[in-house]
Amino acid sequence: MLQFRFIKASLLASKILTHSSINFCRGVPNCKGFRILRSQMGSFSTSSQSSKFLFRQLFEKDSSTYTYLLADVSHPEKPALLIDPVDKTVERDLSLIQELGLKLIYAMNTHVHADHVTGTGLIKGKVPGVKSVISKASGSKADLLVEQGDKIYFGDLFLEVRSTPGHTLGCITYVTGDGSDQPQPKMAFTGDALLIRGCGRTDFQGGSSEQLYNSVHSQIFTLPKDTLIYPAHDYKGFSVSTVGEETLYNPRLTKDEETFKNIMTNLNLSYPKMMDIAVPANLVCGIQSKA
Ligand SMILES: N[C@@H](CCC(=O)N[C@@H](CSS)C(=O)NCC(=O)O)C(=O)O
Repeated sequence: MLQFRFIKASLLASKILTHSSINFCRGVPNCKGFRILRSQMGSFSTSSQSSKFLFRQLFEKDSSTYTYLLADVSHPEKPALLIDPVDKTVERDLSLIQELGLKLIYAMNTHVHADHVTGTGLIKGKVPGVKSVISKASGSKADLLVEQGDKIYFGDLFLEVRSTPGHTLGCITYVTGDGSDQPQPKMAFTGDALLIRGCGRTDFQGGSSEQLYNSVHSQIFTLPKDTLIYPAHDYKGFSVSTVGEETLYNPRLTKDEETFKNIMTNLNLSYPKMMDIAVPANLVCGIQSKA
């Protein structure tokens, strides 16, 4: 299997030479093959993150959802990705991408959202070549189904996939890469696994408070304390936190596991209004005919 994955990665790497577009690796430690190819192309850059990394946090007010735009602007093609785009704000996001001269290559989801329809399918219909990304464990259709440890490259920057189930079975967190040429401090796009001073509910879509507790403690709270936390939602007006802050002040996840489970059992939240529409649509990345 590993060998198959390596071959797949190598085929993609050879595409980079002709299109200098995307690279996605799985099971290839540090993706060294890609790095060598990029050096041969003369596009590898060691410039500091401030001059090469573009980041925007975007908001959709009806569902209080954050969408994130990331790009490597020192790369000749300015490859970009969106995390958790919302159908209602696709036009805004694509206009911004066009204004900034970026090339969108991935439309990614942290999980199958229950409260809004992802913009992924619409984006694929409007921007040829964009690949949809979600976890394999989500059971969704997408171009790339990712798992723990996968690295998703955009130019010379990359995101690493961490499996953080509990809010849903297939939740993942995307973490910026290791290395001095990657954004510092690190950034973690936690979806609904970890919210600022909160966390995702665990009462549907295969949710489990036990699993969520373990996911956050093993996959997010183990990141460096200054890692920036960027969640998929905020209902109180917060925009960013850090691992250090959440390990000290998160009112749910600082508790012991039994207390946490008790809190989650007694949240008494009503089901998201859009749930019956959103979940089936999001299982095919937002549009039935364009996964
Ligand atoms: N009222 C909203 C849904 C609010 C909600 O349930 N949010 C979810 C994330 S979206 S599935 C959640 O996990 N909230 C945790 C919390 O503590 O609030 C609607 O009707 O859409």
